[in-house]
Amino acid sequence: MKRPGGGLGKSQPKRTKREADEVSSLESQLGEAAGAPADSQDVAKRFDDLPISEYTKEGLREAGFTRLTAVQRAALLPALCGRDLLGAAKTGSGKTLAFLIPVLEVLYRRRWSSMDGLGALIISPTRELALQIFDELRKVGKQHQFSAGLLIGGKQVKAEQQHVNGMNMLVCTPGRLLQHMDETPGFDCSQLQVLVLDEADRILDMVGECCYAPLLRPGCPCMPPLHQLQSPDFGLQSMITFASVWNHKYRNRCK
Ligand SMILES: Nc1ncnc2c1ncn2[C@@H]1O[C@H](COP(=O)(O)OP(=O)(O)OP(=O)(O)O)[C@@H](O)[C@H]1O
Repeated sequence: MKRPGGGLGKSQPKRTKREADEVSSLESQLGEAAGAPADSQDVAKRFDDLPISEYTKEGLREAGFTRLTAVQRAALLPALCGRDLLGAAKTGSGKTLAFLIPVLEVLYRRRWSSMDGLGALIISPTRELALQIFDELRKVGKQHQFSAGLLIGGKQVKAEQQHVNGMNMLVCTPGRLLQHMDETPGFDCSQLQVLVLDEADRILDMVGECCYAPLLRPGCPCMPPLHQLQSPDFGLQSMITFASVWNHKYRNRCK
Protein backbone atom coordinates (compact mmCIF):
# COMPACT_ATOMS: atom_id res chain seq x y z
CA MET A 1 0.00 0.00 0.00
CA LYS A 2 1.24 3.46 -0.80
CA ARG A 3 1.76 5.86 2.05
CA PRO A 4 -0.55 8.88 2.38
CA GLY A 5 0.57 11.62 0.05
CA GLY A 6 3.07 9.22 -1.48
CA GLY A 7 1.25 9.36 -4.78
CA LEU A 8 0.71 6.75 -7.42
CA GLY A 9 3.73 7.92 -9.30
CA LYS A 10 6.53 10.39 -9.09
CA SER A 11 6.20 13.28 -6.69
CA GLN A 12 5.08 16.48 -8.32
CA PRO A 13 4.78 20.11 -7.29
CA LYS A 14 1.48 21.69 -6.30
CA ARG A 15 -1.04 22.27 -9.05
CA THR A 16 0.40 24.46 -11.75
CA LYS A 17 -1.25 27.03 -13.97
CA ARG A 18 -1.10 24.49 -16.79
CA GLU A 19 -3.13 22.05 -14.71
CA ALA A 20 -5.67 24.71 -13.74
CA ASP A 21 -6.07 25.72 -17.42
CA GLU A 22 -6.38 22.09 -18.42
CA VAL A 23 -9.10 21.48 -15.82
CA SER A 24 -11.18 24.43 -17.07
CA SER A 25 -10.77 23.29 -20.66
CA LEU A 26 -11.81 19.73 -19.75
CA GLU A 27 -14.82 21.01 -17.78
CA SER A 28 -15.98 23.01 -20.76
CA GLN A 29 -15.51 20.13 -23.25
CA LEU A 30 -17.37 17.74 -20.94
CA GLY A 31 -20.10 20.31 -20.32
CA GLU A 32 -20.69 20.47 -24.10
CA ALA A 33 -20.59 16.69 -24.42
CA ALA A 34 -23.05 16.27 -21.54
CA GLY A 35 -25.50 18.67 -23.20
CA ALA A 36 -25.35 17.01 -26.63
CA PRO A 37 -27.84 14.26 -27.60
CA ALA A 38 -26.24 10.83 -27.12
CA ASP A 39 -26.66 9.83 -30.80
CA SER A 40 -24.95 12.99 -32.05
CA GLN A 41 -21.79 12.40 -30.02
CA ASP A 42 -18.68 11.55 -31.92
CA VAL A 43 -17.23 8.75 -29.81
CA ALA A 44 -13.45 8.81 -29.64
CA LYS A 45 -11.60 5.74 -30.89
CA ARG A 46 -8.25 6.65 -29.38
CA PHE A 47 -7.42 7.62 -25.80
CA ASP A 48 -5.54 10.64 -27.10
CA ASP A 49 -8.82 12.03 -28.50
CA LEU A 50 -10.71 11.82 -25.20
CA PRO A 51 -11.32 14.86 -22.98
CA ILE A 52 -8.98 13.60 -20.26
CA SER A 53 -5.88 14.99 -18.58
CA GLU A 54 -2.38 14.78 -19.99
CA TYR A 55 -1.36 12.82 -16.88
CA THR A 56 -3.86 10.07 -17.65
CA LYS A 57 -3.01 10.12 -21.37
CA GLU A 58 0.64 9.73 -20.54
CA GLY A 59 -0.07 6.85 -18.14
CA LEU A 60 -2.10 5.14 -20.87
CA ARG A 61 0.60 5.67 -23.47
CA GLU A 62 3.31 4.31 -21.17
CA ALA A 63 1.17 1.25 -20.45
CA GLY A 64 0.74 0.70 -24.18
CA PHE A 65 -2.96 1.55 -24.47
CA THR A 66 -3.89 3.50 -27.59
CA ARG A 67 -7.32 2.44 -28.89
CA LEU A 68 -10.51 2.09 -26.89
CA THR A 69 -12.33 -1.23 -26.70
CA ALA A 70 -16.08 -1.36 -27.37
CA VAL A 71 -17.06 -1.18 -23.70
CA GLN A 72 -14.68 1.74 -23.17
CA ARG A 73 -16.21 3.58 -26.14
CA ALA A 74 -19.67 3.06 -24.71
CA ALA A 75 -18.88 3.87 -21.09
CA LEU A 76 -16.10 6.42 -20.90
CA LEU A 77 -17.73 9.62 -22.10
CA PRO A 78 -20.89 9.29 -19.96
CA ALA A 79 -18.80 8.37 -16.91
CA LEU A 80 -16.42 11.28 -17.54
CA CYS A 81 -19.46 13.56 -17.69
CA GLY A 82 -20.35 12.35 -14.20
CA ARG A 83 -23.30 10.14 -15.10
CA ASP A 84 -24.05 7.01 -13.10
CA LEU A 85 -23.31 3.91 -15.09
CA LEU A 86 -24.73 0.42 -15.00
CA GLY A 87 -22.92 -1.81 -17.46
CA ALA A 88 -22.35 -5.41 -18.33
CA ALA A 89 -19.66 -6.77 -20.62
CA LYS A 90 -17.92 -10.06 -20.90
CA THR A 91 -14.67 -10.91 -19.16
CA GLY A 92 -11.59 -9.44 -20.80
CA SER A 93 -13.47 -6.67 -22.60
CA GLY A 94 -11.62 -3.85 -20.84
CA LYS A 95 -14.05 -2.86 -18.09
CA THR A 96 -11.25 -1.97 -15.69
CA LEU A 97 -10.05 1.05 -17.67
CA ALA A 98 -13.68 2.03 -18.29
CA PHE A 99 -13.98 2.83 -14.58
CA LEU A 100 -10.37 3.66 -13.63
CA ILE A 101 -10.08 6.53 -16.11
CA PRO A 102 -13.23 8.31 -14.78
CA VAL A 103 -12.04 7.73 -11.20
CA LEU A 104 -8.71 9.45 -11.92
CA GLU A 105 -10.31 12.20 -13.96
CA VAL A 106 -13.09 13.09 -11.50
CA LEU A 107 -10.56 13.46 -8.68
CA TYR A 108 -8.18 15.40 -10.91
CA ARG A 109 -10.87 17.82 -12.08
CA ARG A 110 -12.04 18.26 -8.50
CA ARG A 111 -8.47 19.10 -7.51
CA TRP A 112 -8.40 16.31 -4.96
CA SER A 113 -5.34 16.39 -2.75
CA SER A 114 -3.76 14.38 0.03
CA MET A 115 -5.69 16.56 2.51
CA ASP A 116 -9.10 15.66 1.08
CA GLY A 117 -9.29 12.05 2.24
CA LEU A 118 -10.97 9.16 0.51
CA GLY A 119 -12.37 10.26 -2.85
CA ALA A 120 -12.84 6.97 -4.66
CA LEU A 121 -13.76 3.50 -3.51
CA ILE A 122 -13.51 0.55 -5.90
CA ILE A 123 -14.99 -2.68 -4.62
CA SER A 124 -14.19 -5.99 -6.22
CA PRO A 125 -15.42 -9.45 -5.18
CA THR A 126 -12.06 -11.27 -5.00
CA ARG A 127 -8.47 -10.58 -3.95
CA GLU A 128 -7.14 -11.54 -7.37
CA LEU A 129 -9.42 -9.11 -9.20
CA ALA A 130 -8.71 -6.35 -6.66
CA LEU A 131 -4.99 -6.86 -7.17
CA GLN A 132 -5.36 -6.71 -10.97
CA ILE A 133 -7.34 -3.47 -10.68
CA PHE A 134 -4.75 -2.00 -8.33
CA ASP A 135 -1.92 -2.89 -10.72
CA GLU A 136 -3.76 -1.26 -13.62
CA LEU A 137 -4.45 1.82 -11.45
CA ARG A 138 -0.76 2.13 -10.63
CA LYS A 139 0.09 2.00 -14.33
CA VAL A 140 -2.45 4.46 -15.72
CA GLY A 141 -2.36 6.70 -12.65
CA LYS A 142 1.42 6.88 -12.54
CA GLN A 143 1.62 10.58 -13.40
CA HIS A 144 -1.04 11.67 -10.89
CA GLN A 145 -0.32 12.64 -7.31
CA PHE A 146 -3.08 10.64 -5.61
CA SER A 147 -2.37 8.10 -2.92
CA ALA A 148 -3.92 4.68 -3.40
CA GLY A 149 -4.30 1.61 -1.23
CA LEU A 150 -5.24 -2.00 -1.67
CA LEU A 151 -7.35 -3.56 1.09
CA ILE A 152 -7.67 -7.30 0.74
CA GLY A 153 -7.64 -10.20 3.15
CA GLY A 154 -4.54 -12.20 3.93
CA LYS A 155 -2.56 -9.25 5.28
CA GLN A 156 -2.25 -7.77 8.75
CA VAL A 157 -5.16 -5.38 9.21
CA LYS A 158 -3.13 -3.41 11.77
CA ALA A 159 -0.49 -2.52 9.19
CA GLU A 160 -3.19 -1.18 6.85
CA GLN A 161 -4.80 0.80 9.66
CA GLN A 162 -1.74 3.01 9.94
CA HIS A 163 -2.20 4.32 6.40
CA VAL A 164 -5.76 3.73 5.32
CA ASN A 165 -7.16 7.07 6.51
CA GLY A 166 -4.72 9.02 4.33
CA MET A 167 -5.65 7.30 1.08
CA ASN A 168 -7.38 9.10 -1.79
CA MET A 169 -8.39 5.88 -3.51
CA LEU A 170 -9.00 2.42 -2.19
CA VAL A 171 -9.36 -0.82 -4.10
CA CYS A 172 -10.84 -3.40 -1.77
CA THR A 173 -12.77 -6.60 -1.28
CA PRO A 174 -16.10 -6.37 0.60
CA GLY A 175 -15.02 -8.31 3.69
CA ARG A 176 -11.88 -6.27 4.28
CA LEU A 177 -13.77 -3.03 3.72
CA LEU A 178 -16.35 -4.02 6.32
CA GLN A 179 -13.55 -4.89 8.73
CA HIS A 180 -12.05 -1.41 8.39
CA MET A 181 -15.49 0.15 8.77
CA ASP A 182 -15.83 -1.76 12.06
CA GLU A 183 -12.32 -1.59 13.45
CA THR A 184 -10.41 1.39 12.07
CA PRO A 185 -10.88 4.56 14.10
CA GLY A 186 -11.70 7.57 11.92
CA PHE A 187 -12.28 5.51 8.75
CA ASP A 188 -14.49 7.85 6.72
CA CYS A 189 -16.19 7.31 3.37
CA SER A 190 -18.43 10.38 3.56
CA GLN A 191 -16.39 12.43 1.08
CA LEU A 192 -16.58 9.89 -1.73
CA GLN A 193 -16.69 11.35 -5.23
CA VAL A 194 -16.82 8.11 -7.17
CA LEU A 195 -17.99 4.69 -6.10
CA VAL A 196 -17.27 1.67 -8.29
CA LEU A 197 -18.59 -1.85 -7.94
CA ASP A 198 -16.82 -4.22 -10.26
CA GLU A 199 -18.48 -7.59 -10.80
CA ALA A 200 -21.41 -6.05 -8.92
CA ASP A 201 -23.57 -9.14 -9.33
CA ARG A 202 -21.00 -11.23 -7.45
CA ILE A 203 -20.56 -8.58 -4.73
CA LEU A 204 -24.29 -8.47 -4.20
CA ASP A 205 -24.37 -12.25 -3.92
CA MET A 206 -21.68 -12.00 -1.25
CA VAL A 207 -23.20 -9.24 0.88
CA GLY A 208 -26.84 -10.24 0.51
CA GLU A 209 -29.81 -8.12 -0.35
CA CYS A 210 -28.80 -4.88 1.41
CA CYS A 211 -27.87 -3.44 -2.01
CA TYR A 212 -26.04 -0.15 -2.46
CA ALA A 213 -27.87 2.03 0.00
CA PRO A 214 -26.06 2.28 2.33
CA LEU A 215 -23.76 0.19 0.22
CA LEU A 216 -22.73 -2.69 2.39
CA ARG A 217 -24.29 -2.19 5.78
CA PRO A 218 -27.36 -0.13 6.68
CA GLY A 219 -26.67 2.50 9.34
CA CYS A 220 -22.88 2.31 9.11
CA PRO A 221 -21.54 5.54 10.69
CA CYS A 222 -18.59 5.89 8.28
CA MET A 223 -20.71 5.44 5.14
CA PRO A 224 -23.80 7.64 4.86
CA PRO A 225 -26.74 6.26 2.86
CA LEU A 226 -26.35 6.62 -0.88
CA HIS A 227 -29.10 9.22 -1.25
CA GLN A 228 -27.22 11.41 1.23
CA LEU A 229 -23.88 10.89 -0.51
CA GLN A 230 -25.52 12.08 -3.73
CA SER A 231 -27.05 15.20 -2.12
CA PRO A 232 -25.37 18.63 -2.49
CA ASP A 233 -24.05 18.37 1.10
CA PHE A 234 -21.85 15.51 -0.01
CA GLY A 235 -19.90 15.17 -3.23
CA LEU A 236 -20.64 11.81 -4.81
CA GLN A 237 -20.55 12.54 -8.53
CA SER A 238 -21.00 9.12 -9.99
CA MET A 239 -21.54 5.51 -9.23
CA ILE A 240 -20.20 3.00 -11.72
CA THR A 241 -21.26 -0.61 -11.60
CA PHE A 242 -20.15 -3.36 -13.93
CA ALA A 243 -21.00 -7.01 -14.20
CA SER A 244 -19.71 -9.63 -16.57
CA VAL A 245 -23.19 -10.97 -17.25
CA TRP A 246 -26.37 -9.02 -17.67
CA ASN A 247 -29.36 -10.62 -16.05
CA HIS A 248 -32.62 -9.54 -14.46
CA LYS A 249 -31.41 -10.37 -10.97
CA TYR A 250 -28.49 -7.95 -11.36
CA ARG A 251 -30.61 -5.21 -12.92
CA ASN A 252 -33.34 -5.45 -10.28
CA ARG A 253 -30.88 -5.38 -7.42
CA CYS A 254 -29.16 -2.31 -8.79
CA LYS A 255 -32.38 -0.28 -8.96
N1 LIG B 1 -7.95 -0.28 -24.78
C1 LIG B 1 -7.19 -1.34 -24.57
N2 LIG B 1 -6.21 -1.67 -25.43
C2 LIG B 1 -5.43 -2.76 -25.22
N3 LIG B 1 -5.56 -3.59 -24.17
C3 LIG B 1 -6.52 -3.31 -23.27
C4 LIG B 1 -7.39 -2.18 -23.41
N4 LIG B 1 -8.24 -2.16 -22.37
C5 LIG B 1 -7.92 -3.21 -21.61
N5 LIG B 1 -6.89 -3.92 -22.14
C6 LIG B 1 -6.26 -5.14 -21.59
O1 LIG B 1 -7.17 -6.22 -21.80
C7 LIG B 1 -7.13 -7.12 -20.72
C8 LIG B 1 -8.54 -7.31 -20.15
O2 LIG B 1 -8.99 -6.07 -19.61
P1 LIG B 1 -9.80 -6.01 -18.24
O3 LIG B 1 -9.13 -6.81 -17.18
O4 LIG B 1 -10.10 -4.60 -17.98
O5 LIG B 1 -11.12 -6.76 -18.68
P2 LIG B 1 -12.40 -6.98 -17.81
O6 LIG B 1 -13.53 -6.78 -18.73
O7 LIG B 1 -12.36 -6.16 -16.57
O8 LIG B 1 -12.22 -8.50 -17.47
P3 LIG B 1 -12.40 -9.22 -16.07
O9 LIG B 1 -13.87 -9.36 -15.91
O10 LIG B 1 -11.67 -10.52 -16.26
O11 LIG B 1 -11.74 -8.36 -15.04
C9 LIG B 1 -6.16 -6.54 -19.71
O12 LIG B 1 -4.91 -7.17 -19.88
C10 LIG B 1 -6.06 -5.08 -20.09
O13 LIG B 1 -4.82 -4.52 -19.73
